Amino acid sequence: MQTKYNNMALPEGGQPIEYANGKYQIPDHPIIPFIEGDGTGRDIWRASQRVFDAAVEKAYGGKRSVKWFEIYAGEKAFREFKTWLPDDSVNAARDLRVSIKGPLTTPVGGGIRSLNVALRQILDLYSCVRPVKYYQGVPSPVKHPEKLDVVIFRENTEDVYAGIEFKEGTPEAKKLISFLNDEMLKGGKKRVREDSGVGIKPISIFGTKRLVRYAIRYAIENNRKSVTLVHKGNIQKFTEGAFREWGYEVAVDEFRDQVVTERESWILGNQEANPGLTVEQNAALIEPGLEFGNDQFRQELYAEVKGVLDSIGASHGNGKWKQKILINDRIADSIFQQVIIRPEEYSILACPNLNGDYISDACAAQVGGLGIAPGANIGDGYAVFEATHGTAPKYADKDVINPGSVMLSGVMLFEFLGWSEAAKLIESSLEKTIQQKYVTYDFERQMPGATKVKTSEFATRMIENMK
Ligand SMILES: NC(=O)C1=CN([C@@H]2O[C@H](COP(=O)(O)OP(=O)(O)OC[C@H]3O[C@@H](n4cnc5c(N)ncnc54)[C@H](OP(=O)(O)O)[C@@H]3O)[C@@H](O)[C@H]2O)C=CC1
Ligand SMILES: O=C(O)CCC(=O)C(=O)O
Ligand SMILES: [Mg+2]
Repeated sequence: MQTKYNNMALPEGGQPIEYANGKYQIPDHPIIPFIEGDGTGRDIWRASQRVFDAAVEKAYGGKRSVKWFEIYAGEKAFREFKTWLPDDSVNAARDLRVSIKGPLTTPVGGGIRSLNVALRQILDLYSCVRPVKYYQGVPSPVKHPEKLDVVIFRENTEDVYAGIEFKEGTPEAKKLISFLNDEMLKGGKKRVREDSGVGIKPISIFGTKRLVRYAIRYAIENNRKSVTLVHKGNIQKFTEGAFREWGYEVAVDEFRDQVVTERESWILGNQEANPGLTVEQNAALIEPGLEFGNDQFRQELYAEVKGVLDSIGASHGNGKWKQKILINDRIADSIFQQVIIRPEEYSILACPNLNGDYISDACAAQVGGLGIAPGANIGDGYAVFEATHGTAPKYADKDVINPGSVMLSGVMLFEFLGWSEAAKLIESSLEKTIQQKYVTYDFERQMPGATKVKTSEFATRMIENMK
């Protein structure tokens, strides 16, 4: 542990969070690094920090406190240190284990690669956890926003975010395209156009399994009813399709007693509805069109049905499967409409990186928007909490943006520390403030009769509402 990071001494009276044998040890006065963030991050952080401190003070009366420690990244780091992500900021996030950050700008097209992604990859924060639920009083574009209560687990280190991309026209892109055309695709009909930019999309067994494992563990610990693997495996068979396959593998190999797959549930359900059903009849029910398949396909299906009945008929049959966590999968385009029209059927969504990025903004919209969309990036021994949204630059330094997402990311942080009293205070005062129709512009424009307030005023009212 260093005594100074970026030339700044650690705050007095604070202690580092330790991690040993898979467990965090949380002191009463932990040092928690924060990155203010670019753009609207500045307004949001200022407001959120006041609310966090007020909640901790109210909950613990000085027995506990957070010793905040600023670390620099993004534009502020570049101004101060001429580098976008100083090594010392990463060192502090690593040494102090649990931090919170505002959004950081990533230019589109050229320029620096995402600092947000870099931090996740350097600290191996493999699971991006984004809960989406409805808070009473929040305006929403759908009729029943309260029916959506999902937690998105997004793989956070690979997929197209690996950053392995080659710009069109560069020697690297030309070399890769020649390799593909002249060797890998030689003799076939497929070719990559010479004037292409090329990106690589790695999805590994290791990365997939640890993410899905994390999501299933969460489902078990939090009494969730299902885990849905969200993929585009019909088109990208060996990346997204493999994510689906490895997701099921980890579920049945490591959580056999606690889970049932959707296909298993059909087989067991068919058998229970009609105990006289033959294996062949059951197979025909789970695979419409089976009669048109070839013999090998039919035999595989029969083996699947028999395998399920033989292996888990006793442990999961007689309706017991209904008490298990359902593991199913949905193709990514389909899930976007499913969460709108059948939100109550989904609980945990486990996604490769890009699908998780897209679906988290979309789900957030359903319960009120990006102003109320928290998140956390979690690895083994490290965590960085951050909102789902970005820097919303057009509102920077105007003191108007909704600080709700970072505040709710703080709720996640305090729950993570085991400081649930502080977490509850923040969550309930946020909900109360919204119900008083005292809201920032994003909610006010959808809420007749609401008072439009500044970011800072919203925070002040929240603190008053804690009293
Ligand atoms: N983790 C991170 O740090 C992330 C960083 N980014 C980066 O942020 C930059 C800007 O990205 P952009 O695509 O504009 O996406 P943003 O999420 O920053 O903003 C898009 C729109 O969402 C709404 N919004 C976002 N945050 C809030 C909030 N707190 N309260 C109310 N409304 C909000 C605003 O809508 P409206 O205009 O309707 O008011 C805003 O214009 C990019 O450089 C991007 O790479 C993006 C996502 C995550
Ligand atoms: O890193 C970025 O700029 C964007 C990241 C993003 O959209 C996300 O994490 O949801
Ligand atoms: Mg995003």
